[in-house]
Amino acid sequence: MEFDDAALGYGGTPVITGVSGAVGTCEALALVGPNGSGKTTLLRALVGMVNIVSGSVRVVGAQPGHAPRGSIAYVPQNSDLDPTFPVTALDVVLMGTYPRLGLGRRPGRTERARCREALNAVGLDSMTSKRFGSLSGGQQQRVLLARAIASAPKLVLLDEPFNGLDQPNREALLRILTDLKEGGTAVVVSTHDLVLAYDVCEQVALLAGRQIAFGPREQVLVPEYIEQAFGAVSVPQLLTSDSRGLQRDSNRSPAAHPSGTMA
Ligand SMILES: Nc1ncnc2c1ncn2[C@@H]1O[C@H](COP(=O)(O)OP(=O)(O)OP(=O)(O)O)[C@@H](O)[C@H]1O
Repeated sequence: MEFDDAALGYGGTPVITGVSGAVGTCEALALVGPNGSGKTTLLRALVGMVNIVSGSVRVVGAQPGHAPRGSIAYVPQNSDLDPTFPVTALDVVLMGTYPRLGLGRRPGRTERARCREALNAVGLDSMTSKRFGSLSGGQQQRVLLARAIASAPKLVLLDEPFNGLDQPNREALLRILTDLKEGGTAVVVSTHDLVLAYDVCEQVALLAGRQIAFGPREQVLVPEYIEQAFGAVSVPQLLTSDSRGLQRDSNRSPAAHPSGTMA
């Protein structure tokens, strides 16, 4: 995945500018920034849902919207499914296999087994036959994540996946993301949570309607850039929310370019 001075927007006017950076396979990228900073817009750009006003974006070796079928799985912030729709959790996960099967082919025994494995991976094997609409918000998002895993993508995009999750579910999701990376899948996660971003993602793009910095986490998640994105008042609070990597690395001098060019 590569961005070269990309400006992204919904019409001709960009809502985020100056995005430059690259992410390899088996790596995770965190999109971090305050409300309205452009995190969801950048995710949508990767699946061809918003305009690339200038610059360029390449994803899975193609222009956004032209990647091979089934190679990218997008897990939106809110379910894109009508909760009154009478489908089970397994039915929803099976939908993840349709793009690779192609038109007119129905999932068979192999696909059903893969989907059950995916539900197992997100800890919902006991919910297979439950109606999707009857599940909690957090459970619904895990079903959507299982749908993404079942599609065996090269890239998974997750919009605020940690929102509203309790501690056990956060830990389960962290494990799933690590497994995805180890299995060769690149991951992009949007989040407000700097500590989670640091824990899960090797690369970070810090956004505030423009790119503040894009590069290795220890070079991007430093006070200077965090302050530019979130404002001065926020920095001490954000940095003291955890004393692990962020605290330690925040004392190092920043090396990532604000322009976002990776070393
Ligand atoms: N469909 C749309 N049409 C026009 N402008 C939009 C649309 N969706 C979002 N925007 C604008 O784009 C900007 C970035 O929004 P975006 O949803 O990408 O931010 P975000 O960082 O994901 O925010 P949040 O953390 O609140 O989810 C905002 O100014 C928003 O108003």
